[in-house]
Amino acid sequence: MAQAEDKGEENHVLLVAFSAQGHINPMLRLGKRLTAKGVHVALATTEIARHRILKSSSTDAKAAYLVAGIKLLFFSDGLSLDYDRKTNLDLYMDSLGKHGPSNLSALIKEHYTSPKKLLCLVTNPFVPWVSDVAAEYNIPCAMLWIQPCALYAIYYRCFNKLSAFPTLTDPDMVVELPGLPSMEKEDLPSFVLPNNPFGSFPKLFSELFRGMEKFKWVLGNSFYELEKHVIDSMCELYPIRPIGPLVPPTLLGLDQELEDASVDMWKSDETCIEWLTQQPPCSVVYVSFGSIVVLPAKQMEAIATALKNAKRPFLWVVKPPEFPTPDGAGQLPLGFLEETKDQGQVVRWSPQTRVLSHPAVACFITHCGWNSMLETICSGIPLIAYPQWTDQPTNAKLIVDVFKIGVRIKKEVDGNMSSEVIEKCIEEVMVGPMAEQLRKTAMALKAKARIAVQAGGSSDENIRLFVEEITSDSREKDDSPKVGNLSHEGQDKVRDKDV
Ligand SMILES: O=c1ccn([C@@H]2O[C@H](COP(=O)(O)OP(=O)(O)O)[C@@H](O)[C@H]2O)c(=O)[nH]1
Ligand SMILES: O=C(O)c1ccc(O[C@@H]2O[C@H](CO)[C@@H](O)[C@H](O)[C@H]2O)cc1
Repeated sequence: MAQAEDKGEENHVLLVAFSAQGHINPMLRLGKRLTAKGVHVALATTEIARHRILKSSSTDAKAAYLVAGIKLLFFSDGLSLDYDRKTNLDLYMDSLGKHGPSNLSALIKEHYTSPKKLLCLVTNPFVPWVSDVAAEYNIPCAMLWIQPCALYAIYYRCFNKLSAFPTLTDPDMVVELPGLPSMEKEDLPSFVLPNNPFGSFPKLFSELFRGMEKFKWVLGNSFYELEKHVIDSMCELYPIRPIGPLVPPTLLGLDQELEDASVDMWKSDETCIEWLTQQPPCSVVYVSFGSIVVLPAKQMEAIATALKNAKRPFLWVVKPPEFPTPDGAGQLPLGFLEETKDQGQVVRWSPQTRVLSHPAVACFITHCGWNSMLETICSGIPLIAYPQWTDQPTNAKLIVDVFKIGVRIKKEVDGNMSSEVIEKCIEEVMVGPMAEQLRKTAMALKAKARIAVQAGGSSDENIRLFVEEITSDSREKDDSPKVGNLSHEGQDKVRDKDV
């Protein structure tokens, strides 16, 4: 019997996630770390996720309801399953915000005899209204921030008007924030720029960051040693406790944990692993733009030309657009597959974490989604950044100027990338004067990530603290936000273990 259904058990936590693979999986991995500390966990998300999980034939029906002991529960976002959510993102977010709260509330009533048995609800940033449902049942609420802590700090300061950000009259201003390098407009998250086309996100984030007192804890999918300056900069405002990286245990050297807690929304093509095994060590350029980005035809052509001219083995994930358009967006140039059949492989969806940790892979051309970045950091390889929207421009800035593990493809004046620049970036990270240092820095970060999640590491300690607090004081009605990142002495102890 699944834990959340065993209505007699105490110490339940309900995680609530937006229905994207890169949002659900870090939540599930947090869930697994909580279960390891004796808490019963279930995860609720919207019906579209169940539909996608079941459609991915790599997942059997059972796995759509139970993952590593975590029961999955589903509620409606108010839209039909075949609705094009990606093209109508604002309408989708509005519908979710309108229907989500009552549907989630009904789900809680149905699955928990006494909702007060829930110690805590944990939400993530695209479904911040979960805190209102928690308040309805008088249950404390936590947020798992699933992007870098840097983004948390930027949004907090932006939406609380604590710092100046670009406006229509001053679109090019440089932003200076504590704990972060100076940021130009191409380094900022697209949602804070005056030309951002998705109105629903500034609205959502503005409400979220101006009402942070609804969250008693803010946990971050990052680790202290990766983002210490910006994490420290938030201590006096609204602290974030890093508990990550929430990636598969195999990437963290946690060999005792055999089972990953994750779902697949697309079936991965395993043949690329066999192909990788035939390639020389540290030779392959891996290219992927994640689950949602669809590149215009011109940019697809630029990548194709660069890969051909680089004359290095490549593995390129070209995910067919869910709703194809006649302009060729997201599609390979004609003849490319034939021309490169002896040089590279193209797959529709890869087993990415196995790819990144494969010894044949040398570097990753990425859209800079945070899950992809954490997986790369934990694999110790350098990145080539080509960010598109949301957190990705800032993630690219972090890669180059803070973590120092990669280079960024500079856009041309028309906003596109040229094949020559991509090719130059590939050479830079493979053999250029910076290549060795980039690899060394990447390997050092990988080692730090592993230490953070091991018993007694900074992230493990933060999880321990969180569990201690939700289990001991949820009944004490102490509503103050929990300011303890791991205490500074604690952080120092962990820092002493730095590699
Ligand atoms: O071919 C692929 C491409 C991506 N992913 C996974 O999809 C997630 C993408 O999340 P991310 O935050 O990087 O980007 P998003 O897709 O949300 O933009 C990551 O965990 C990747 O490992 C995968 O398994 N196979
Ligand atoms: O399916 C959607 O509509 C969808 C999927 C993913 C989205 O955001 C991604 O989230 C990652 C974690 O926050 C982030 O790092 C990545 O850059 C985003 O693409 C949004 C909508």
